[in-house]
Amino acid sequence: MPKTLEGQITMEKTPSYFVTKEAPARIYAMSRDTKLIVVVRDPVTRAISDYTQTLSKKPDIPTFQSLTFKNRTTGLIDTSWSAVQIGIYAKHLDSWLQFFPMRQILFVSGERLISDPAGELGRVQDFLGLKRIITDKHFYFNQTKGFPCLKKAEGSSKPHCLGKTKGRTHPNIHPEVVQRLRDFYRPFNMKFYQMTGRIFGWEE
Ligand SMILES: Nc1ncnc2c1ncn2[C@@H]1O[C@H](COP(=O)(O)OS(=O)(=O)O)[C@@H](OP(=O)(O)O)[C@H]1O
Repeated sequence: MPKTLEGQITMEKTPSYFVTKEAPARIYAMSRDTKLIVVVRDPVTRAISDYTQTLSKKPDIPTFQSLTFKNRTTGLIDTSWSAVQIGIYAKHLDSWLQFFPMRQILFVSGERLISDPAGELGRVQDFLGLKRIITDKHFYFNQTKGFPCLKKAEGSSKPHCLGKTKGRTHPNIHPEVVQRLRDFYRPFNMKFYQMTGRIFGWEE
């Protein structure tokens, strides 16, 4: 990481850090003051989104259902499948809390990032000790894309939406499979709400 000068913030984004066992110790060794920001969404939708992304690159992979279960008859979930494993947020957070206090970690709601991007970014700016520069007036909802977009891209007068790889249509998953996953995640989600002090509302 480059050295940060007075008045600067150095940022780096790597989604896999949150679920990488060695990452907390390594980051702590580099700089124990590091602030950590993690975007989390309903782990069931996250798993389907993860699968959709893989499917777009490898169309021949097995169905979502066959990857989810170790045993379809007993309904035993395959927790070694990364799409399932990553959504056990409470477990991953435990590893980070061995090194960093909760006050240095911010969890951003992926759902609110879509329904209220300015509100969620308000929390990010506060967490980073920044003035709330980014507000509602920077976003508009793009009906075609189905997501909020920036009114102006940086250095341009044109609006900017995220690319085609964000917001892919998810395949239909059998409601029973979804329900089984919901049941699987419920206790982990409850633990995660307790740990973070925020109810993300994934059970509704
Ligand atoms: N503004 C806006 N525009 C488009 N997409 C948005 C936006 N805000 C959040 N999202 C959600 O971002 C999801 C993809 O992000 P990822 O973190 O999975 O991307 S990646 O892993 O870094 O490729 C993507 O998930 P999918 O819908 O499953 O594709 C979106 O739901």
